Amino acid sequence: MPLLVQKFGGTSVADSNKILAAARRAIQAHQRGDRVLVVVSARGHTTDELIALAKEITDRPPAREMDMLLSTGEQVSVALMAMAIESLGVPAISFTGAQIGLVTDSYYTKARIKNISSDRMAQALADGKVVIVAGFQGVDENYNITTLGRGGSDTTAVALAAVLGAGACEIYTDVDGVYTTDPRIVPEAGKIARISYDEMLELASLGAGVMHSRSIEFAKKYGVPIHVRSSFSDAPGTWIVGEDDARRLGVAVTGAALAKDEARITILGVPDRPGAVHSIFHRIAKANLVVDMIVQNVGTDGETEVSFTVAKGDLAETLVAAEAAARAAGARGVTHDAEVSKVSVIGLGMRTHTGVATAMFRAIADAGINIQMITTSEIKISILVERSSAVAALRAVHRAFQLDQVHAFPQPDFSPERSTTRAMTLVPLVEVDSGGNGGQGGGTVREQGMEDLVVAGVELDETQGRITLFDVPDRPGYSARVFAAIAEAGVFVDMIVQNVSEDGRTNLSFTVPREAVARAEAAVRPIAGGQVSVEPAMAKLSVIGVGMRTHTGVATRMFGALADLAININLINTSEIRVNVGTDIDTGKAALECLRQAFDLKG
Ligand SMILES: Nc1ncnc2c1ncn2[C@@H]1O[C@H](COP(=O)(O)OP(=O)(O)O)[C@@H](O)[C@H]1O
Ligand SMILES: N[C@@H](CC(=O)OP(=O)(O)O)C(=O)O
Repeated sequence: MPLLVQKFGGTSVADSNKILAAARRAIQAHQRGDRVLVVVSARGHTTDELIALAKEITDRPPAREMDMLLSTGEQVSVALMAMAIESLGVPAISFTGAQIGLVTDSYYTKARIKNISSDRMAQALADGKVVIVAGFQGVDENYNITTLGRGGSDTTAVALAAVLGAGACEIYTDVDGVYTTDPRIVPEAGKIARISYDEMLELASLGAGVMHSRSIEFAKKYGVPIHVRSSFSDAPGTWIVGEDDARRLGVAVTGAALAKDEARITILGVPDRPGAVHSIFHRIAKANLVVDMIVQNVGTDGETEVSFTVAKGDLAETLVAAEAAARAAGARGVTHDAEVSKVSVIGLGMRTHTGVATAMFRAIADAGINIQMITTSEIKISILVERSSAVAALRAVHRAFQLDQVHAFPQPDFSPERSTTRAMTLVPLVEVDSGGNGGQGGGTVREQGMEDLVVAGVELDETQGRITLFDVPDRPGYSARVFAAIAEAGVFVDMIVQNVSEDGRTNLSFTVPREAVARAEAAVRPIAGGQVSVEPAMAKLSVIGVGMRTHTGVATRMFGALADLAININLINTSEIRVNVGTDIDTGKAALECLRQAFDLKG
């Protein structure tokens, strides 16, 4: 009998009528012949209210007690949902995270799932019951209650779908799918019919609150098709699936996102030598802070600058770690800006389309907005702007890529039965104890930790060269002009790195195919006011996988391995699915080998 997982978010269980409506949906699926497992979040704004309550008592509630408190929100919902389903004549049973053996590590308020025992759920499903599980919560090995971080019920739902081998995981929410950007901010946003895991991973981590990014990591690892849809209508929603199922020809940009509450930290005057960057991020990672948008540009006079962003709420804690790290690394100092936002565009089509950067920078320039920092990866471009211009920047970009016209590119409906979406082959598929219960999928997942980092590979690219424009003016429109000139010369740009400016001037680096370096140089010379440096060949090393950003240690491990070999890093950019660095061309092969070892990959 097929198994369906349905997750109802806080907005979908806010009051008793909504709970009854959600119950009817579960019953419908049950009556169609599916085994049904429902995951629910706390009602409405309960989690926010519980946080406020704790803050009334103390400014610094102990994290363990915070999780004890927050988990109650979901416990209320599961009980009410079970009552609702029973009242409509269908047997149902509710479980807390502890009761289904959802075991996590002990990082309160941001715990990661280690394993889940499916016996009890499988038995209840086999008995014909609708099973209701509290999202967002688990227990550590000592039975302390933990929570998975805000929005974590999505992760519970997809993890359960993976463990139990569900055909799909439905996420019911207050929008009828994933939109080209947050429809609350840009009402003309359009609904996307299908989106790939990687695109959704980037969108979610870049600010699209509709899905918890860790849930997409799970879905990608285990090949779980996700259907995001409305609790209040039967309209088909958005399928989040593997690349082959999602691909749309002719479209470069799939969506745009805004992360409004960001803070930027810059470490000034970092000695431009092997190991310096590593020592900085090592300290920050030890504090378990999630660092985003790391940008390091080519150094001058033996010094370089490294900038990164963190969630604004983490600024104070990160500054403490960053200042200690800067002192230890012999850097000149630390600056920060708490009033910045990140605007990003994402799309698989960027791998093959030129001119996306140009169009984005042009749109921002035309809106009269200055770009403070730039970082790119294969399928995304992110820029940092001042917070007061952020919404205008997002709208400008959304318009520039005609994302409001998404309905003009219809995609056929998706059916999980015909899907080519599969688990990543490197992930041992969920191993189940044979001593279970008659092939109902019982047993215990025997992986190290279901949410452990997955590094799919390391890559060396020796086909590119690098151009750096030094001392460029930090004003609206400059980068648009540079990349327009390069696009006109027909050159495909890969990495773009622009760090935050000191004294109104900054450096802008980018990489292009080796054979196009001379053409690109000729194109930008007339625009560059200051010095232009050209590296005709460079090595680009990438660590690729799932969970690159949420696992704080990846970049650190990469930088550390290179530092051990005394390989200097010239350029850095990061994304949710990869960390890229540029090094001198003659170090490429040794660097590749040492990264393979550092990440336990075979050659
Ligand atoms: N790209 C996007 N597409 C759809 N919704 C988005 C997007 N980006 C942000 N959102 C926001 O996410 C909200 C749904 O997430 P959330 O409030 O966490 O719901 P739930 O309580 O169901 O988990 C939507 O109301 C929408 O405003
Ligand atoms: N209740 C938790 C977990 C969650 O996922 O909620 P929602 O599904 O409403 O985003 C939170 O508010 O963070």
